[in-house]
This record gives sequence, C-alpha cells and structure tokens, in this order.
Amino acid sequence: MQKRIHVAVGVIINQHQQILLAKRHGHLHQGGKWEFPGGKVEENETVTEALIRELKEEVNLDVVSSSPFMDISHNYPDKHVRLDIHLVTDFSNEAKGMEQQQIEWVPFSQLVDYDFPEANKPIVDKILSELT
Ligand SMILES: Nc1nc2c([nH]c(=O)n2[C@H]2C[C@H](O)[C@@H](COP(=O)(O)OP(=O)(O)OP(=O)(O)O)O2)c(=O)[nH]1
Ligand SMILES: [Mg+2]
Repeated sequence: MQKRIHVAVGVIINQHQQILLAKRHGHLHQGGKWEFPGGKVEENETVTEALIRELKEEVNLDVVSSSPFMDISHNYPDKHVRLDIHLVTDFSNEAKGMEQQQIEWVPFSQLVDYDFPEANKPIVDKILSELT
C-alpha cells in the first residue's frame, strides 16, 4: 500500500464570485492540469497552517480565515492523495503565480471548461451545486 499524501487545498473565492485556479507545471504529478492552489501538509504542521503557508508560497495570498469544505481520498495509479479542501473567502493581497505558473480567476459557470485532475471532480460538483 502506497503512502497517502495529505494535501491542504484552497477553494479561493473573490468578491466577484470568481475562483482562483492555477496550472500545474508539466513535470509535476498531474502536470498540465488546473488545480485549486495548495500543497502537502508537512510534519508538525496543522492543515490550516499548511493552507496559509502554501497559499502564500504559491499565489501570494494572505489567508485571514478559512472553513472546511470537503475531504477527498483518491488513488491515482502512481500516488494516493488525501485532499483536505477549505473555502477561503477572507484573504488579503493580490493573487500572483509565485512559481511562474499560470493563474486565473474563473467564474463558477466556466469551471466546467477546465481540465482538472481526476480527484477534483467531486469538488467542482459540490461548488456548482452548493455555492451557486
Ligand atoms: N494543490 C492541489 N493538489 C491537487 C489537486 N488535485 C489533486 O489531485 N492534487 C494532487 C496533485 C499532487 O499529487 C498533490 C499536491 O501535491 P504538490 O506536489 O502540489 O505538493 P506541494 O505544493 O507541497 O509541492 P512540492 O512539495 O511537491 O514542491 O495533490 C488540487 O486541486 N490542488
Ligand atoms: Mg502545490
């Protein structure tokens, strides 16, 4: 059984009801796909701490508060992930791709046009059914 990596993920929504997506670099696991920003929870770190750290490192946002949204375990052929997904509507600063990745603020209705990793399907479904 492979190790399951624990990932803190942010569904970040701005005042225009747009969601922040970032494109994963081609060489990464699930490369070329669009993702909700986030990354691995390190040892001795809570999910919230990881979320705050990753959103600063990846997209330059300062999270003020967040709330749990959903928890997904997914087995890729090469990797098992647990996505610990949080809603972030309270943040400061301007979003920037800090790792030279493409980022976009996307209206809810356009989410269906983006190519996400397989594990993300239930996230997009829940956003569309509960937040719109
Ligand atoms: N951030 C994020 N990761 C996702 C999403 N969907 C999905 O399957 N994943 C997977 C892809 C990766 O296997 C894993 C995230 O790990 P990562 O490699 O980005 O972790 P990280 O940002 O800490 O980067 P690093 O330590 O490898 O430098 O979760 C998503 O929407 N957002
Ligand atoms: Mg990441």
